[in-house]
Amino acid sequence: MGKPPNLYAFPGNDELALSLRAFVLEAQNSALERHSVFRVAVSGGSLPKLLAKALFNDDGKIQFDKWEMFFADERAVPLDHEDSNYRLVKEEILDKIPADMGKPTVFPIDVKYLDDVQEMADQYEQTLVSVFAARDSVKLPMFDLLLLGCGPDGHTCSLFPGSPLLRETDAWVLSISDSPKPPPKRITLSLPVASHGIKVGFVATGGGKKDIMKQIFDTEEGRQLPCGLINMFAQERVSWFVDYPAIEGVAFPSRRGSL
Ligand SMILES: O=C1O[C@H](COP(=O)(O)O)[C@@H](O)[C@H](O)[C@H]1O
Repeated sequence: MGKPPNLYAFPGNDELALSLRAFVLEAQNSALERHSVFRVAVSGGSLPKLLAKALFNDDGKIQFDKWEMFFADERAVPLDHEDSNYRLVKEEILDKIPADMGKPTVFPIDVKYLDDVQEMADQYEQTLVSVFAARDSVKLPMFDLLLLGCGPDGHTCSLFPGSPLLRETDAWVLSISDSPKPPPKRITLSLPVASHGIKVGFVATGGGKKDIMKQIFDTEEGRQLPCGLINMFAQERVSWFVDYPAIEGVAFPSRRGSL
């Protein structure tokens, strides 16, 4: 039995962003020592805005030119569509990177496959294969960092509670055509890939998350939800960054303050 996930709680977004920054920097620096590149998968939803708050600071420590950015999940829509996770990340982060911070290499979905979401997932998996190594020599791609959100139903990436996709053990990237949350067509990293990162960071803020946080951390059913399963598989490699309203009433022992 490994150690439980880390849970860091803060009074507000300013404090949370500072701690998230320390976490990302630590992941970046250890990745750069290991292999001169920082491979990070990001989510959409509420994450990009908070991540932007964490990243932009003029101390020169974020080395965007060494970053390879992937999407933990993506909606099958054009890249400039209001539902696109790429668009969100572009508007919140990529477009705001000052010229002297360098530019990440970004891996969006191939919009050629908008009408065939399974093909889109297969192509995105091929992208991971070409970056991480041949599919048959690497059982699972290992991101240096996965930055994930937690929906009010406990979903993460586009892995929804009760979905048969949660049973996938082989594919790295999966398609979904009937997402309970619109838009219906999406691709997502599989549970084994999302749990396999060197570090996994969840960000959840606001009182709208407190019921699901309580379930995930304090109940057996919650541990079977997608976020709970990542906690179970990745254990102490997981760190949650939450604000006090999101964690109100959660009994799981939380560490307050910075990393
Ligand atoms: O649909 C999605 O939702 C999750 C959670 O979003 P949040 O706004 O509750 O943080 C997000 O992580 C995922 O990337 C997105 O496609």
